[in-house]
Amino acid sequence: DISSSSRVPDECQLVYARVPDTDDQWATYTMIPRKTGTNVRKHGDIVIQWTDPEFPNYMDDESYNYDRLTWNGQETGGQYEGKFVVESIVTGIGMVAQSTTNNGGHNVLPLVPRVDEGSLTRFDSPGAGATTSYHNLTWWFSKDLEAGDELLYSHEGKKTTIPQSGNGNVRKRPSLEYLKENAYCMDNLFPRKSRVKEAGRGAYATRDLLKDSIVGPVPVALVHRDELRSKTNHNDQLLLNYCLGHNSSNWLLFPYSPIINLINHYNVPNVELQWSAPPSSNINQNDNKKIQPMMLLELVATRPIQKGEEIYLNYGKEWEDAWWKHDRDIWKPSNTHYTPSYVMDDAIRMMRTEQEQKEHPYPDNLFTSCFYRYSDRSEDERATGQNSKKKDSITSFRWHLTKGLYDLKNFRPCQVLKRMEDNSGRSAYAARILNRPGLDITEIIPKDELHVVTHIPRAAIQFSDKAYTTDQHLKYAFRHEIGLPEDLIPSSWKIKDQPAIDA
Ligand SMILES: C[S@@+](CC[C@H](N)C(=O)[O-])C[C@H]1O[C@@H](n2cnc3c(N)ncnc32)[C@H](O)[C@@H]1O
Repeated sequence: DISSSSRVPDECQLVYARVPDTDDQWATYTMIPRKTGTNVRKHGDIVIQWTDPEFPNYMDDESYNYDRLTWNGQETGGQYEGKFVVESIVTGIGMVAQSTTNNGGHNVLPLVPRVDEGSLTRFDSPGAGATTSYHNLTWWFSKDLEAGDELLYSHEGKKTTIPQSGNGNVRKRPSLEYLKENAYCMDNLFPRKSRVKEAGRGAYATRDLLKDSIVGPVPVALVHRDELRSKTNHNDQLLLNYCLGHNSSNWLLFPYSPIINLINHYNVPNVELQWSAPPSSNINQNDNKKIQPMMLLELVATRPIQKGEEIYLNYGKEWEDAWWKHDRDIWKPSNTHYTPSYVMDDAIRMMRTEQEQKEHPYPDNLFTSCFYRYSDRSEDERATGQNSKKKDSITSFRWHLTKGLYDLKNFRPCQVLKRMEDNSGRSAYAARILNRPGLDITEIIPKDELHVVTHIPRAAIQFSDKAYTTDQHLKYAFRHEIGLPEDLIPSSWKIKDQPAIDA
C-alpha cells in the first residue's frame, strides 16, 4: 500500500503518467516551467545499437516491425556498427516521450550520444562489449514549457508498438494535482560509473527514497529471443543484456524508461520489481507487430535508500552463475592491436592522405568519414555532373557549411586525397566521397561518378570503426538477460510444448 504522495516527491521535475481520458496512452510531463535551450535532464539516455536485425523465420510477415522500438541507426552515429541495417534503441526520453508527426509540434530535441567504452577495455576487462558504448544522449527544450506540459519529440518514421498518440494533436494540459496523484517520478535516478568492478555504468539515487516507495516506473516492451540471435555474428545482440527474462519463456521484456537500464546486479539489492497491474492475458504473443497494450512494472525500494547510493537489483542466481562462468572460463583478453575511432580522433590532428597512409597506415579497424551532403550541390555543379556522360566522370565540389550538415545522417565514408592550407593557414582537405548503406536516395553518388570535395575542414572528417570491429561485437563479450523472478512471468507466456531454452 503505497501512498500516492510518495510517488512524486515535491522536488520531482519529470513524471510519467497516463494521459487523462485515455485507456492506454502514457506520456512524459514536466512538473516545472522550462526555458528554451535548457536541458531536459543534465544526463542523457543510453543508446543500444541493434545491428543487422533479422526476421525470425516464424515471423515471416512483411509487416513485422523489428524496428518498432527503434530509430534509424544513422541518427545516433550507429550506422557503421552493422553491414546493412542498424537500428538504434534510444531508451529513456527517446521512448517515454510522445513522438509527434505534427510538423513543428515538437518541444524537445536530442543531441548526439557520446561514445566510449566506459573504462572497460578489451585488454583487461571481462565486461568489455557487454554494455553499450553509446551514452549520454541528452535532450533540450526547443520551446518554453509550462508546468504540466507534455514532452513531444519530432519523429516521422518511427514505427512503434508502444502505445503513442501518433497524431501529435495538442492535448489539454492535465492539472498538476492529477499528475501529483497519478504520475510516477522519473528523475529519482542518475547515471555514473558503477562501483561494481567490470559493470560499466550504474544508476544512483538523486534523492533520499523511502522504503517501499516507487523508485521509478518501468514500462516494458515485448521482445522475442529469436530476434536477438544474430546470424551475422556468433553472439547474441547486445540488447539481450538489457532485457528481463526467465528461461521458462521465450518472451523477454525490454524496460525503456530513463536510467533504469543502468541498474546493475548485486545479491544484496535495494530495489525489486513488481507489476503495476498484471499484464493483460489476451496479449497475442505471436502477433507482436500489433499495438501491444501498455505493460508497466514498478521499481520499489526494499529499504530506505540515501541520496547518492547506487541502486542494485538482484538479477538472480542464474545470471550470477553465467557471469562467473564468463569471468573464469570464457573471457580472454584481446592481444591484437586496437585503437577505437574516438581515441584516434583525439590523437590525430592532421589527417593523412591516401598516399601517406601507404607508408603510415591507420589501424586496420578504422576508416575515415566526412560530413557532407551530396544534395547540397548547386545547379551548376549538378549540370557539370550530368553533362559529362563519359564513364568515370570526375565531379568536384567546394565544401561549405549548411544548416544541419553536422547531423550524423550526413556522415559517410571518404578518402582523403590531398591536404591544403586555407587562407587562414589551417589545414583543409580534398577527399573522395563514397556511399554507404542506408543513405537517402538523394544522397547516393552514381556508380561511375568520382565525386571529389575540396576545402573540407578537419572537423568535418572523423575516424569511424569498421562494421563488427567495436567492443559490442567481441567474440567473448558477455551476453545474458537479467533474471526476472518466475512469478512475474504470466503463465500464458511460458514455453509449453517446446523444451525450455537452456541459458
Ligand atoms: C542492464 S545492463 C546494466 C548497465 C550497464 N552496467 C551499463 O553500463 O550499461 C546489464 C549489464 O551490466 C553488467 N553488469 C551488471 N551487474 C554486474 C555485476 N554485478 N558484475 C559485473 N557486471 C555487471 C553486465 O555486463 C550486464 O550484462
